[in-house]
Amino acid sequence: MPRKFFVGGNWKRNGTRDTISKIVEEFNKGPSVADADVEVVIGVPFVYADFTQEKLRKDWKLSVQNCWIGKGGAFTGEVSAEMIKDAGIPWVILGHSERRHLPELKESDETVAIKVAYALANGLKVMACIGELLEEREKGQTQAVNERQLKAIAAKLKEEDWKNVVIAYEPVWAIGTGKVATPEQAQEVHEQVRAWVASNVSPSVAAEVRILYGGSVTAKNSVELAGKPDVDGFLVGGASLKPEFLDIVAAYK
Ligand SMILES: O=C(COP(=O)(O)O)NO
Repeated sequence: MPRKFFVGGNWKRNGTRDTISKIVEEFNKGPSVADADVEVVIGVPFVYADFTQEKLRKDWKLSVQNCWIGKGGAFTGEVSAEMIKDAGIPWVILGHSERRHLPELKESDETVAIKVAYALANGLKVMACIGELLEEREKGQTQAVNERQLKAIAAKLKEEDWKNVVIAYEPVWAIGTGKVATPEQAQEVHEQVRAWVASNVSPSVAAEVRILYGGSVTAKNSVELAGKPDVDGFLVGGASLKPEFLDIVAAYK
């Protein structure tokens, strides 16, 4: 069965009530995706989740960009998966490279894996991010890094969990740099990721799991990327805050 195209937006630490109102007004003008072969999910900052959810078109879904581990309790400032679920937000982005590599955050493979399992166990769907640093690519370690990150996640999941997981391959060297991976580079890695899932999870999960590309995706480069057989969509940063995001949503056509 063909995989439904998936376009995620990651607003990161951006937006104000005013700018969100304006961009959501633009997004709401786009064609309906209710009966289309594409799924659209917007990752927003926690503090603007309700605000955005109230205004955003109902055929697009909402995500947050992190969750903490463990139910409730004395974790000042943290947000649990139960709270996210209770707030009616179906998705969460986990393992983003900015949370793995920023010195203030430094989330380990194990922490990311625990969060993914915990979010799924609490009824959330997960965009699980993987991806290599430039120096890792230059040393020919891309596949090893991605498989190491995937292995940590897979070790905590049951096969049926994967129906609620989307894998986002985001080469760190392409994030926010304008240096988008070529369609061939993206296809090569996506093929490796799908092959790893087939061998280490199951062939059926490998056939069904969406593998997104993220890293300087724009309306201009999205169509050729979308044309690659193992590119099932995108996780878009900067361009998800602009009207051109509507063109990226349509790139699968
Ligand atoms: O981090 C990204 C990609 O960001 P850009 O599209 O701005 O490169 N997605 O999660």
